[in-house]
Amino acid sequence: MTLLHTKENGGINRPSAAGNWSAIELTVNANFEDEAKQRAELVEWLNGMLPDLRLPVEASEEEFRACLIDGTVLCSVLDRLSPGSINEWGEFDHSSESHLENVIRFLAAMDQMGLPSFRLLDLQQGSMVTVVKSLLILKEHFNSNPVGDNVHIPSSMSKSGTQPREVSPCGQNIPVAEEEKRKSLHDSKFPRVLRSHVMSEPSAALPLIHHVGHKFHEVFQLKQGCYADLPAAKISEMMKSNSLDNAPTQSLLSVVNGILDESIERKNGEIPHRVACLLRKVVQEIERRISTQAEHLRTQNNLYKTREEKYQSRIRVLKTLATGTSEETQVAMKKFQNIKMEKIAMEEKKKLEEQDMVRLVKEKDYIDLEISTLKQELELANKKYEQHYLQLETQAKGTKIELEEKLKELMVLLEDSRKKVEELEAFSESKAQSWNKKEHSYQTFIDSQFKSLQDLRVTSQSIKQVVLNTERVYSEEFSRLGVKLKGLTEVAENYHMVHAENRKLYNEVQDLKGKIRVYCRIRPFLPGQNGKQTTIDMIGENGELVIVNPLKQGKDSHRVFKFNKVFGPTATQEEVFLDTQPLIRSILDGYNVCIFAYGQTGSGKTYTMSGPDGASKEDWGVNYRALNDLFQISQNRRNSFIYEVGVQMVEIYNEQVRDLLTSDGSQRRYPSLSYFSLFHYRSVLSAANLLDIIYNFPQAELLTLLFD
Ligand SMILES: Nc1ncnc2c1ncn2[C@@H]1O[C@H](COP(=O)(O)OP(=O)(O)OP(=O)(O)O)[C@@H](O)[C@H]1O
Repeated sequence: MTLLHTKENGGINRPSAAGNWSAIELTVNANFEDEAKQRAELVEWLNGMLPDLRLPVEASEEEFRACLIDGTVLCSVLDRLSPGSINEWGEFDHSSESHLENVIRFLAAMDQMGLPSFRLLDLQQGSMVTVVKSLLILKEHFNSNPVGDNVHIPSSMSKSGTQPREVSPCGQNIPVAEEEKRKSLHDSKFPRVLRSHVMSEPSAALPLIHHVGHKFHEVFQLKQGCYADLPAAKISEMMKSNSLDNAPTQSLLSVVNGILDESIERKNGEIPHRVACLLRKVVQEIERRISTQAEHLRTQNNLYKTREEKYQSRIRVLKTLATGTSEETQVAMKKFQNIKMEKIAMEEKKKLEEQDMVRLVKEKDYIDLEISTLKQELELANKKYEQHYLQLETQAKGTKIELEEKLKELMVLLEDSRKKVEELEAFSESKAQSWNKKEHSYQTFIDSQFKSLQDLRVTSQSIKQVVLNTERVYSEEFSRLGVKLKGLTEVAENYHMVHAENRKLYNEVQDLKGKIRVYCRIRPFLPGQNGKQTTIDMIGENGELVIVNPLKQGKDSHRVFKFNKVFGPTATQEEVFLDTQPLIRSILDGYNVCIFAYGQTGSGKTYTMSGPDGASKEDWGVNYRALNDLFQISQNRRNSFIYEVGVQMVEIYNEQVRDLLTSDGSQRRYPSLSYFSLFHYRSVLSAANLLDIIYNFPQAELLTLLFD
């Protein structure tokens, strides 16, 4: 129970083969709950043992591990405590193998002494608690047994060439001659057993020593010759307990020697059965420990072999290197030459770099100058920036205030908007309901429309059939019409031929009527004129006109004139135009026509040719009517002919020809036309004796048509 408790508190993993360590360990656990305190105590002890160590008392776990990991400190301490207990340890080199061997030797020595050790792994990377506890046990062991003779130091395990030492209570080594030691061991077999630590006075640090190992202690306390007198029950109880396992090897050997010496002294050599059993048990325990030791030695041997192989491989490598030295020398010479060349190149490069350096220094000076200038500019800019920054800051504050006010306004607006949104949501909800109703009604409507559409499709099919029939009928009709149109085209062609012939005949009739026609129109009296003083005696049916001259007598009082036709005062504008219309239409057949009125002032020329001012359609004169007639005809014939109509209206007054259609009002003259016109007029006038009429009949006006 006690051991188990110890393990649970981070105790030692390996069961102890010693007889007293577990009790010490419990004491340690009881006295030092804090690991750091335990470590500090241990460091103080180690520093005392090894003054050169100088490990700080507050050393951390890792510092403590680093101090112990090469095994030198451990072996040194144990060697001082128990000189010769470590087998051939030392600081041969700093290889990890050497360090490992030191630690293994230390652990083997601990086993040999029957003290609890630790695992190698604990020291390398595990918890240092186990290591600390093991070392504390070692410390307590030697503190409680200041004389180092309680540990058996086999001669085979002693350091070669080193005298075994005894450890004084104060830890000082006391050299002892080997011979004296051996003698001492031989002379005091039982006394040595009796002087062992378990036989010494129980100390305050070992309160449980009698509790755990009292059975075996009683055996140690036996005087020579008393083994045979041990009661069987006591021996049986002792063998059942673990006190034998915990006893130091030296004590076990002492027991064996005691029993064997007692059997020799008894002369008959007989050993009681119970004592023989005890002897066998003790021997078995010794054998087990020897076997453990042998295992350690095997491990050590393997390490030696590994190291030897490593050295062999290093030797081989060195040999290989030695053979390749000459070749390497040549290569090295070549490399040396190359390096020389490189050195020359480097020197040249260095010169160039120096030149560059000079140039760069100059550039640097220039750049420094520029930098100083830029710094000044930068300072100025900084000042400006600070001013600008202050302005901006002021503006920003103002803007911030404005923004805050706007934010408030926006918050108010947002609130309003929210309300509106809520209202709109309610509105949209109602709208959605109404839309749903409408949708339903529309759906109903669409269904009905769909049915109607289907009916319409049926109707459409029937209509299509009808249309197809109609198309067929129409195509037949069109073919018939085409035949008729062909006939009509032929008729039209015949019509054009007839029409052309008709026109030809018409113009021939006009020719027969005369190319120059002279009409006489007599205007009515104007308001204010005396109608009784007329000079018109008679107007004949065939253009005769008889004029009375009251100033003359007899035959000369009457003169007869002959015209193509004479229009009386009652003749309308239309009647006058109808006589001129056929000639005017000849224009459209390519003939030239000239209409002019001749008469003295106020005789009615303008009235006849144009009509009165603001005339209605009935009062239009010849000009308007002629143009109207021509435009109507050209309109009627627009599909067959395109006419260009030109109009010229001139006035001849005092032998001067004036353009009546000019827009500038200057009444442009035509001097060249004047002569030509006059020529014609004269011939006309001579033919009709118009001059006489003009002078004798101021109210008569002659309308002359020239036709060629
Ligand atoms: N047949 C007619 N019926 C009624 N009034 C007429 C007729 N002929 C002319 N008159 C009237 O006689 C007047 C003179 O006519 P108009 O001005 O046509 O003469 P004119 O020969 O053109 O004169 P002028 O050479 O001076 O221009 C006008 O008031 C006109 O209305």
